[in-house]
Formats: sequence, structure tokens, C-alpha cells
Amino acid sequence: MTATDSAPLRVAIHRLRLTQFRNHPTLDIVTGGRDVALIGPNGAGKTNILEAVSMLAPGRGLRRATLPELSRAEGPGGWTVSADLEGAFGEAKIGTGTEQGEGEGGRKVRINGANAPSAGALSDHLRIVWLTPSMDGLFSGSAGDRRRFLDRLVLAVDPDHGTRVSAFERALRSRNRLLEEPGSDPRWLDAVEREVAELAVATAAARIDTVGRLSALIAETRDDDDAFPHAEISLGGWMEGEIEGGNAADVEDAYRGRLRDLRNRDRAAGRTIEGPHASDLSVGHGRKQAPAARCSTGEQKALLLGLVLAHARLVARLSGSAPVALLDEVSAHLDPQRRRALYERLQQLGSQVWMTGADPALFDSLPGETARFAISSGHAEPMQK
Ligand SMILES: Nc1ncnc2c1ncn2[C@@H]1O[C@H](COP(=O)(O)OP(=O)(O)OP(=O)(O)O)[C@@H](O)[C@H]1O
Repeated sequence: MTATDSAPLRVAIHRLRLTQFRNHPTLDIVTGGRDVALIGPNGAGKTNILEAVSMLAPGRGLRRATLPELSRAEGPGGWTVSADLEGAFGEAKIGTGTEQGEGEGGRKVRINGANAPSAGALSDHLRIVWLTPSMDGLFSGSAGDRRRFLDRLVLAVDPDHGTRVSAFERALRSRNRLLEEPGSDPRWLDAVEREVAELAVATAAARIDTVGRLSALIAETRDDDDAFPHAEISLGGWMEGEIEGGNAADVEDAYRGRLRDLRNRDRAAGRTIEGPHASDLSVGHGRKQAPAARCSTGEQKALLLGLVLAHARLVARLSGSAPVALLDEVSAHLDPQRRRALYERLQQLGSQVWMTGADPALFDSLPGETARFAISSGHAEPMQK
């Protein structure tokens, strides 16, 4: 850590309870605030537990599942996840879930026994970051996957971002529908385009803010001998360029003008072609001065880890508390030196780390005390080292 970082507070989950979540009818894990290793064969339900923890943050969780998908297929419908924490405000109890038959509606959130207005309130108590095998192809995959990855980074910093992006996507869908309707009233289109433009600029501005802060932190802490190479990141898109060079209200007006001018083209395409829903996060390998997509598989993995670590540090710096880090199957794909470097980095930050793996030996070289559990459907059996 640099001198500019005051030590972030460790916020740890001391006890996690699930009911009717994926393959777990019930589950009770007492961690004592230590790092956690979830060990078990394929299909035991390890990732499901990390996914349950990820629901203790705003947004859709680490698999982007719908709420009904989370409830146990053989169960009555509805699910809950709750946790006892020790952190920023001393002890806290937070929980979320859906009730039987209400899976399609919103999820409920409870904090210290009272209903909270939205999932955003969870961020006052806990921030969460994660790394999963599905993120491996991020740099060579679709721009949409990178946007969703970026939106997740923004959400961990700015809890309102999820609502903003959802509202923007809803407004875009309304515009696309209106364009399709023959003879739709242009005044309706004007009104919807005003909303689209406002939400588009707010979405792009929040992304630019996080990318700017993350780039600055990476530049400030960069070390060319690091096990995790530094990434060079930027956002590409018409609107992003305009916002960086000008003022948000002007960009909103300009975008509204473009939407009006391009109605016929968008009508023919059946969608709105331009806007932040078409932007891309570009990532380069700083030391090699090469686009990430052109790096080897191992280099891409190290780059992604470096990015996730830098983001965890940014979250800690901005919120004052270290995020809980969920690492799904990360150990199995790293050489022992990098594995150790990753844990040490997260420990320095103060993060409670939740890891999964099929082989207990993967966790033998971990510094610090780790609570190990043998996982099977509905059971978490404490294990000795
Ligand atoms: N809604 C659901 N209801 C019941 N079971 C489910 C539900 N969703 C997923 N499962 C089951 O959960 C199991 C997968 O759990 P999970 O992905 O957590 O496994 P894992 O222990 O991480 O395995 P791996 O090591 O292969 O990644 C599968 O057997 C799957 O069929």
C-alpha cells in the first residue's frame, strides 16, 4: 500500500445462512471472520455458495441469474441468504431473498431486522468483488461482456449504478418499440428520447469516472516486476469522447439531436445503434504495449487478476473498508507463486477471501488462518488442515 492509503477496515462475514438456495435446502457456515476455503467435488455446490454471498451486494450476482433461478428447483419457491458481519458499523445482520411465489418480483432486503428500501443499502455494510472462470475469455470475448464487467466494477464503487443502467436499458427498449409502431406520435418519441439521452449520459459519465479513478490508481501503484502486470484501460465510444472533452448537458442535447436524425436508420435496424450501450472497454497489457486480446492465455489471466486487485483496492480506498473477495476456482489455474502473491495482496488489503477448489492441497500454502469446509448439498462440514 502507498502512504496515501490509510488502512482499510476489514469487514468479514462471521456466519452465513442459506435457505432453499440452488442445491442447498439449508446451509449454515460459521467462519469466525477468517478467510474461507470451500472444498468439494464438481457439482457439490461451492460456486452456489459464492453466488449466495454475491447476492449480499446490489445487482444480479456473480452468475447474473434471475431471482427464480436461484431458488432450489425441488423446493417450494423463494430463497434467502443472510449474514452476520463485523465491520464498518460494528456488528450487523444483513439478508436478502424472495418469498414463495414472488420470485419474479424484486428481492427483499433486511438490515438489522428492518426492511431496507433497496439492495443499494447493502453497500453501506459490505462491498464485494469477485473473479470466476467465466471471466477468463473477457478480453477476447464480446464488447457486451466487457461492458457488463465494467458495470460491475462501477456498481461496487457507486451503488446507484445498477438502477441507472436498468432504467437506461428500459428507456432504450421503449424507444425501439415506439420506432416499430406504425404512425407512432413523434411527441412520444421526443419524450422517450429525452429520457434515453439523460440516462445515457449519466451511465457513460459513471463509467468514465470509475475507469479514470482505476487508471490513476494503476498508474500510481504500478510496479514492472509485479506478478500481475498493469493494465491500460480506456472507454471507447462517441459519447465517452464527447463527455471527456465537454459538458454533460451539451452532450445530452447533441445525443438527442442524433437520435432524432437517425430514427429512420434505427427503425430499419430494429434497434438504437449509437449510444453507451454500444461502447467498449479497451484493455491493454501495459508492459508489452499490446492489446490484451493478443496476449497469451496466462498473460490475460494475470492481467485480469491485476485489474481485479486494483479494483478491490479502489473500492477499499473509496469506501474505507476492504471488499470481501470471492475467488471461484482461481487457485487451480494459477502457478503456486502467483497463487501466493494473490492471497498476500488480498490479505494486505484486509479482504476476507472466500475460495473454492476440489483439492484441499491447493490451500495448504495460504498465509494466515483459513476456515476450511467440505461442501456437499446442504452441508458444510468443518475440516482440519
Ligand atoms: N436452482 C437449483 N436448484 C437445485 N439445484 C441446482 C440449482 N441450480 C443449480 N443446481 C445444482 O447445483 C450444482 C452445481 O453447483 P455449483 O456450480 O456450486 O458446483 P461446484 O461445487 O462449484 O462445482 P464445480 O467444481 O464443478 O464448479 C449442480 O449439480 C446443479 O444441478
